[in-house]
Amino acid sequence: MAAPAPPVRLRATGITKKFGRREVLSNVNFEVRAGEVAAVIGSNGAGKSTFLKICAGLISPTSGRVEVNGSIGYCPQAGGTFDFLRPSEHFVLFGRGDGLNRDTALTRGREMAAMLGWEPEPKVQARHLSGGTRQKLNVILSTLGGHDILLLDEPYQGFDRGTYTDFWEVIWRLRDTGRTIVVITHMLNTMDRVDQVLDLTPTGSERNR
Ligand SMILES: Nc1ncnc2c1ncn2[C@@H]1O[C@H](COP(=O)(O)OP(=O)(O)OP(=O)(O)O)[C@@H](O)[C@H]1O
Repeated sequence: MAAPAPPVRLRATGITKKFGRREVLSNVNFEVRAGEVAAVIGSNGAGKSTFLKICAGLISPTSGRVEVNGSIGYCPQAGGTFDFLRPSEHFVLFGRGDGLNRDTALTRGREMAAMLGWEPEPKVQARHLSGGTRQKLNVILSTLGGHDILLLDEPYQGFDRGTYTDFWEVIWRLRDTGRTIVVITHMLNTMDRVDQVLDLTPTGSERNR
């Protein structure tokens, strides 16, 4: 007898989003289960970030609904870190927000950093990190809480080749532990390893809106 399908963690039904009179998303349907990785693709301006923000509950759709079964970690495309805080201070701040104690937050942050080939220097503030390193910090912060669902908006911007490979290794590991990962990506070479692809490119392809 076939094993029962893992539970649906995130279901978006009939998502439409208008900014003013402009429709950015039109009746998008999407469902992702525990232990699955989904890639969200589409041309610039297709509405990928908008869709992820709707899934994260950060903005409302004009119509449609999102059902979430589990906790969410969200990694924004940009920002998400504080100039004058050190990486360890970020780990504690975000970890505490996720209900971790200080030591656990620091340990998890450092472990995740090591998985991305990074050993944070204790005294360097975020504003002095390189763009790619700052993005590593951004990714780490979204994973600290051990959430069931990770929503990652082009998380690897500025990563060098080695870090990019490490990043996907982390994703596969998380998938193996039953997490659900939704990642916006432009990297087509990873598509054959993900469980599903949601292409938001508008039909009739009005690209680069
Ligand atoms: N708050 C807003 N108000 C008005 N328009 C917005 C708002 N947020 C996004 N848009 C518009 O919605 C469209 C989709 O934006 P979005 O950032 O979701 O696209 P994307 O697919 O993530 O693009 P990219 O690949 O360039 O990151 C864009 O034309 C953008 O200008």
